[in-house]
Amino acid sequence: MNAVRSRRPPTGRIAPAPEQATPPTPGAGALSEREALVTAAEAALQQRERALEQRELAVQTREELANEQALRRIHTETQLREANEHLVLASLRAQTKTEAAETATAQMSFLAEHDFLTGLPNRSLLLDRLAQSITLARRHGTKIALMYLDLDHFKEINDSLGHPAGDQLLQSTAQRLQTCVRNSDTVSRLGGDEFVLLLSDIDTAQDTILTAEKLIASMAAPHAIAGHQLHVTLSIGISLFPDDGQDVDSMLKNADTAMYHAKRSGRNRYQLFAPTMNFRQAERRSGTPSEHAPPL
Ligand SMILES: Nc1nc2c(ncn2[C@@H]2O[C@H](COP(=O)(O)OP(=O)(O)OP(=O)(O)O)[C@@H](O)[C@H]2O)c(=O)[nH]1
Repeated sequence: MNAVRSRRPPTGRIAPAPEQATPPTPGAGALSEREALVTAAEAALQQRERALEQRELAVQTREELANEQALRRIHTETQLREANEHLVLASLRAQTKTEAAETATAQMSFLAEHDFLTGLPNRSLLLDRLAQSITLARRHGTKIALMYLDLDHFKEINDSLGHPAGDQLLQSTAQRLQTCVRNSDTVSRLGGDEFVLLLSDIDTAQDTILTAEKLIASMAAPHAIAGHQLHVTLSIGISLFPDDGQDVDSMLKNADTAMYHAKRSGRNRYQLFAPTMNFRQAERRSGTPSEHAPPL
């Protein structure tokens, strides 16, 4: 007998059961279907979550954009407001500068035409007005008068009380002279103690005489200056247009000549110009008496 190797396990030992693939159970199809359903549900859930995330991202982006735009708008508004404030400030500064320049120009033109001590029109403005008055008087056939005034012995006031007291007396005199004429007339100061009055549109020489008397009378009351009661008088020379002069120079020269004669005749008086006085004027300039001069 052939020895046959038995495949049986040795006696007394139980052989383990060979491994086998698990046989399909009866509910396996349904399970995989459920798993598929779960997977699909999970996928849908994930998709929804992704969509949600995207929506949130979109909302967030929109909000950020809106915030950014709002910030940009605020920034732009702030810039506009600041620019506007700068403009307002700049225009205020420009306006202030323009006003200051206008004031300075007005002051300069006032100073150019007025006497700094009394504020009266100066020689330049007087000559201007005299030229205009002559033109008008020539056109309308009217008369004008020029009165040349000089304080008597004014130098003594300066010498005894000082220049500042003399200045105050000149200012006080200027005020009094202005009260004696109409607003349309001109009271000017040529310099020193010399004043010239321009009376426009007078009817007769008599009008001028009345004004001259008024001027002399206005100086009768003393001037209270530096603790003193100062008495000062005036000498006045008068020339008329068209009788005594036809232009600015001859009017002024003849009024000055008449004033010189008022001084020579004793001061504190007025003198109408007369053609014979020109001999005396020549004498005054040369310092020697004229042989042809008629008696004063
Ligand atoms: N206080 C003062 N004095 C001035 C000014 N300008 C000129 N004077 C002085 O005025 C004086 C003028 O004197 P005059 O007119 O020559 O002589 P007066 O003493 O008035 O004598 P008569 O004119 O001959 O009566 C001079 O002493 C000048 O120095 C001024 O602005 N202020």
